[in-house]
Amino acid sequence: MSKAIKTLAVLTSGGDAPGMNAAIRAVVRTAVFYEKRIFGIKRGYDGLIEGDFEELNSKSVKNILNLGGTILKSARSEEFKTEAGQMKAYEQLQKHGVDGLIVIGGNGTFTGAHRFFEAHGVPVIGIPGTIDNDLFGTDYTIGYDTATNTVVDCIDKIRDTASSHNRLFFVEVMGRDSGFIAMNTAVAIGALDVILPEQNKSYEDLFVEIEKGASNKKTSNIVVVAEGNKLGDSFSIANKVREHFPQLDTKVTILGHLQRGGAPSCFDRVTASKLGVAAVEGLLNGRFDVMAGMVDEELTYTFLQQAVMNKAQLDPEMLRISKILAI
Ligand SMILES: Nc1ncnc2c1ncn2[C@@H]1O[C@H](COP(=O)(O)OP(=O)(O)O)[C@@H](O)[C@H]1O
Ligand SMILES: O=P(O)(O)OC[C@H]1O[C@](O)(COP(=O)(O)O)[C@@H](O)[C@@H]1O
Ligand SMILES: [Mg+2]
Repeated sequence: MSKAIKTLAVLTSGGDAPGMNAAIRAVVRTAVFYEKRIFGIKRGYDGLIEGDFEELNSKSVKNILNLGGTILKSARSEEFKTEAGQMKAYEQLQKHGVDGLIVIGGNGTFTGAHRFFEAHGVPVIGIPGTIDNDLFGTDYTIGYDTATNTVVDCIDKIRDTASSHNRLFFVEVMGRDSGFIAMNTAVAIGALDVILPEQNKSYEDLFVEIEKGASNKKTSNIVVVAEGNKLGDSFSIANKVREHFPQLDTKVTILGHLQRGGAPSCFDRVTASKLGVAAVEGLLNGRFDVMAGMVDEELTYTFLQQAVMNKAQLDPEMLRISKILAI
């Protein structure tokens, strides 16, 4: 274990995700366990550039394990994408004597962290925290489990009213470029169909599924729409469907940011705790420029660049299962 690293810092970046606080807690307590100093950096890379640092101890992270959001706050920083911004960030780390950085975030955060490591050689390690689950090198990103449970809970409620009125609902879920939330919740709520960013679905394909649902005399039909899909936003999709099936009573619900809030599930808390410990121990053992992740229940370290570039792939079997069960 490296004695060279004496002072660590942790930040959260990109979209917040339930379980980020559990990861912060694990990072801070593990650092304290190994007798290292630990700073919390506020507002992601913006706070890093501006020197918004606060020294933390084990008591600073009491009673946050169960909280959604992130006590460190998060940001999307345009300045960190520039060389000048990265230089300012490096100078802040030097000023505070930080010799190891832990970033909790998603693919954008890791892209920035890898560039930072290449430009300034700062030992950096990532913890996957995003509801999108779009990183290679971990089966689950922190926040994904809670977000999908929230979506299922919401769609179950929509189903009640949809059935009472014999309606067709398009429910839009998050996932900027990734269909994980949509695909898994579609199976979990028994969707008629799902529209994913990873697919080249046509309106004709969609109309065939809706026709099937209508001819089977179902009392309610729900199509789960991933936000980043190629057909369009859920309102324009619903309008096209109304033109084609004017007899159907068609509604749209966009679940939006409520998917990112709420207390983290047990699974997200446990994953965050494991990965928080693994990130600090990884850094202290000389593992830099990598993300700590869980694959088949095993702790793994994957290079940040690979975690981003290889992108987690949807299981095509899920689409097949969804289709079989929608008859
Ligand atoms: N190419 C890049 N170079 C430097 N920083 C980047 C780059 N891409 C993203 N980032 C930083 O990471 C932040 C978070 O990325 P974003 O995509 O918004 O969220 P997430 O990390 O959750 O995917 C961005 O606001 C930016 O500061
Ligand atoms: O909160 P914002 O800035 O509107 O961003 C919305 C995006 O953030 C997410 O919730 C999470 O994405 P990231 O983890 O990549 O930030 C996406 O699903 C969604 O497209
Ligand atoms: Mg992302």
